[in-house]
Amino acid sequence: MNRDDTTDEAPDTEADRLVGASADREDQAVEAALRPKDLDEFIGQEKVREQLDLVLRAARARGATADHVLLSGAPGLGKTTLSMIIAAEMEAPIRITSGPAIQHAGDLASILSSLQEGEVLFLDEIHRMSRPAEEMLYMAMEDFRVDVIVGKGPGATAIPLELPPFTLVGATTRAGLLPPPLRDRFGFTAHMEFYEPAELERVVHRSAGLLDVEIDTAGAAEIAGRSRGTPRIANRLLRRVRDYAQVKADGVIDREIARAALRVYEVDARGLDRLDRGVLEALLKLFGGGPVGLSTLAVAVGEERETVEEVAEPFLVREGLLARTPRGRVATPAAWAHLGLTAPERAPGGFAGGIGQQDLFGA
Ligand SMILES: Nc1ncnc2c1ncn2[C@@H]1O[C@H](COP(=O)(O)OP(=O)(O)OP(=O)(O)O)[C@@H](O)[C@H]1O
Repeated sequence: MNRDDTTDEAPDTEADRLVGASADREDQAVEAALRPKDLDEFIGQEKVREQLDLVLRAARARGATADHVLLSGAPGLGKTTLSMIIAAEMEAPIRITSGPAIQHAGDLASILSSLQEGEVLFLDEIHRMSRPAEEMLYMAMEDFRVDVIVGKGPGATAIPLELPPFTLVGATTRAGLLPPPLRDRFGFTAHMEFYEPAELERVVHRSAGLLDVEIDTAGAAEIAGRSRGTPRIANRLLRRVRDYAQVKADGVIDREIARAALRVYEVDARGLDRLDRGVLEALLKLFGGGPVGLSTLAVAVGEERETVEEVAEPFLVREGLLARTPRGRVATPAAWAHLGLTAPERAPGGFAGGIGQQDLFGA
């Protein structure tokens, strides 16, 4: 790979990437059609499904509103989908909002006061709510009541407002950032894990069926293996491979078509894209595998520090290809193997004696 290309064209943000986990505009447009509608259709996350099923069944049997639910996990793992399933299973309407949209306690008060009995309120990115709104939420969750402040200064008065019972479904990518009083008010907390390749294969098959795309088992496995444990990425790669299959072949996706398509889109056999590989290549070829400081590494790849640290590194660390150490970034033996290079024999910091580039795209 030509590093200059990486410098000029590599995406700057997670949202620009084909393998980014956040939803882009196209995802938002098509995801509604691909969302599982009930717990039976929801693939994987067996423990979460089993536990949630019990919580919801018990609430239904009691004729009560379900307990508040906190869903934590990385973007694209199905938190919004699960919140919709909770509403569907409870035969309740759902209102969707997010922490950043609620900056004032008044914003929250107006949403809460317009909820119907039993309604599900989905609050995405709940860790990004303002502090006054958060404090109002404590009382609403526990007592189904809020104090609406009328007036300003010494003349301000608090008017208590009763709320109908509702179910709050909070979603966060960072459960650790939630203040304990908020976390404690959820009756059920579920942590969503990255999906296994076999589960993503089922996601790909299911979505292909809904999109009316013909795909065989090997083609689905190929896409699943490059989807970074994330259904949203699996669905996005499926759409890109479908495009390729339509234009270059007869529309049917098999292993060869999936590989050829993902080679065009530069997503390799482990789900790394150009940015990821640029970082790894610089680390291995220029710095002998490290340790090297983040700033130096970023300059070498021609990216901002933040892009390397926040966009590329999390997946490389998760995959066991790169380690962050107090002395700097270090490549693991798996990184050398992945790029088909041989680690230098001498002490770290020397130049790598690289031999032959392996075919990362699995031709
Ligand atoms: N278990 C699953 N089975 C099948 N499809 C799934 C599953 N989980 C997620 N998906 C699909 O992945 C896409 C993304 O899911 P969803 O929007 O629920 O993720 P999210 O965790 O809420 O993401 P974000 O944190 O960005 O809001 C949806 O189109 C959905 O169809």
